[in-house]
Amino acid sequence: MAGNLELQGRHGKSRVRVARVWRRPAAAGGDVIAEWNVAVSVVSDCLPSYTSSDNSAIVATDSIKNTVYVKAKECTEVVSMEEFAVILGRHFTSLYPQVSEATVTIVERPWERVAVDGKPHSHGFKVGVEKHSTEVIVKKSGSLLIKSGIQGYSLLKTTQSGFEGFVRDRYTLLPDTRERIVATEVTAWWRYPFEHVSQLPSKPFCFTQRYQDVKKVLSDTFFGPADVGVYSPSVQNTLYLMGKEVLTRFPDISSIQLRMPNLHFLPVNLGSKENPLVKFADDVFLPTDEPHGTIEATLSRPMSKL
Ligand SMILES: O=c1[nH]c(=O)c2[nH]c(=O)[nH]c2[nH]1
Repeated sequence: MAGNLELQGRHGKSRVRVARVWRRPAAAGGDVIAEWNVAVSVVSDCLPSYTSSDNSAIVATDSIKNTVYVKAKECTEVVSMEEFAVILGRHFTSLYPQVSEATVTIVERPWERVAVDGKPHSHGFKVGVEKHSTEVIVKKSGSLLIKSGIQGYSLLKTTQSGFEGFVRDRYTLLPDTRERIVATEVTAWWRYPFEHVSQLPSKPFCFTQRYQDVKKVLSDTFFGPADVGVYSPSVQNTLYLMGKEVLTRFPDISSIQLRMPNLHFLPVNLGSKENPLVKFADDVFLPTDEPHGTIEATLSRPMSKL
């Protein structure tokens, strides 16, 4: 309490950019690089700094920033973003008595190893598109919440999509169709069931591998088999099947939130009856994301048994 007012504050540092290289001989797969954009925010008992000029309990945001680099240096073995976020969260909540909770958010710049003449390069990378992120909340008690996600995952099918049987009233112009392009930019966040630092898997479970697995399941479900695909009756149904498949395949994921905007490809018809300049035959489209449909859902297991 500050006087008769409730005060809840938090502070930290955002956009802390760090790149960590782990050196390995070419025979062992070559160098590994991670480039991370880190945000740390702590809940800290430093009330007097808000209500008076007493800063004695503040862990300076500059020190928080420095700590990111110190911890990156100390990670002599390759770590995943999720593990690094836990390391940071545990650090702040255990070193400082006044810090009760830390939230660490990391977005990765997707550097991907290049191949030259079909051979993975030992130290060459190019930047990919979709981004892996994580948000970790650590409390002083060791209680934990770990989420990972993907952003900017753009997927499109030229066919095997339709939309029909929806509400038809005086506001409806959209015709039923069983033939359209469906395109989206998936944002997904999934939650791991580890609720205490003591439950964290020691080694072989690898968050980075799980990210790749989830990404593959999302796109395989979206597209269907390579030759024939799979029919999508709506973005809603495809979203549901994608989330369900992730939860079915990975017992160590307890819930998944999916956001899949419907990025429209509008049929192009130009001209008039007398002068049909361009008549649409499932071939020429006007792509637009303004406006776009917004479709999102969260799927979870009632209770995860792990
Ligand atoms: O897959 C779709 N879901 C909708 O809810 C919707 N609404 C719309 O106009 N087109 C579509 N497509």
